Amino acid sequence: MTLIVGLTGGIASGKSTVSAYYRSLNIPVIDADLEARLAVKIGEPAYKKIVAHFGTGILQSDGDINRMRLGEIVFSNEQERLVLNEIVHPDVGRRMDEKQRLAMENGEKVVILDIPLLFENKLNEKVDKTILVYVTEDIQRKRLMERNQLTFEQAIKRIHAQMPLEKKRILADELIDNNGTIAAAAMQAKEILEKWNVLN
Ligand SMILES: CC(C)(COP(=O)(O)OP(=O)(O)OC[C@H]1O[C@@H](n2cnc3c(N)ncnc32)[C@H](O)[C@@H]1O)[C@@H](O)C(=O)NCCC(=O)NCCS
Ligand SMILES: Nc1ncnc2c1ncn2[C@@H]1O[C@H](COP(=O)(O)OP(=O)(O)OP(=O)(O)O)[C@@H](O)[C@H]1O
Repeated sequence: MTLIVGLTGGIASGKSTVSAYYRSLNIPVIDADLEARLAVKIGEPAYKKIVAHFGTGILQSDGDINRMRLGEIVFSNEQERLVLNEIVHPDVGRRMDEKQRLAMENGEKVVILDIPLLFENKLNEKVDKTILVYVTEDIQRKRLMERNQLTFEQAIKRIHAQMPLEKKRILADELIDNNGTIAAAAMQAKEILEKWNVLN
């Protein structure tokens, strides 16, 4: 039996940081953001649909999608975000299901699915357990502004394009407080898997 764990949080709350720690323990992690990037590469079905809807103005000179420009559109306009989600999410789901299937076939004790929109898209119903990485909105905004070189307003728009972390906290099985150091978050991440008895 493989325990399927959904790891989520708000934008820039620290999911990738916790995922990197799990990977360092040789635990398989399937990353929805990475699969979403692969699904929109030149020539992929979702790429064509995105260009057909959003126009060639969202492309770089090399033909790749200009993610900053597409982000500006979809994080300022919910309708456009929903269109993008409808184009990309089914392909991301198929890619992740396939990787999960392989991990289960491999007899892994646990697989971590790193999915930012786990609760928004009701994917919590498809996993055995959920972990939420949370931070205060102040820290979240500061880390996001710094990492993505965003203004205060741009960061707020991205944060508010997701279900509030306070609401996600109620839904999650386990919480990782990432307001402190990365080492403190890693310690909590380890304790959760120990509690579920899936660490080697
Ligand atoms: C809008 C895009 C082009 C911006 O790209 P960018 O490189 O700036 O950001 P990146 O993909 O690394 O995402 C960063 C974070 O933004 C948040 N985010 C991304 N897409 C969405 C969305 N549709 N709704 C809410 N939050 C989102 C997530 O927390 C994610 O971890 C890109 O995020 C995208 O194509 N999004 C649609 C696909 C999607 O929903 N991905 C999320 C996981 S399936
Ligand atoms: N405990 C911490 N202390 C200081 N900086 C941190 C901590 N945890 C994460 N960070 C930094 O905050 C930023 C956001 O973290 P990370 O990329 O892990 O978030 P995420 O939830 O995966 O984001 P996204 O939803 O955008 O994919 C990164 O620049 C990361 O290095």
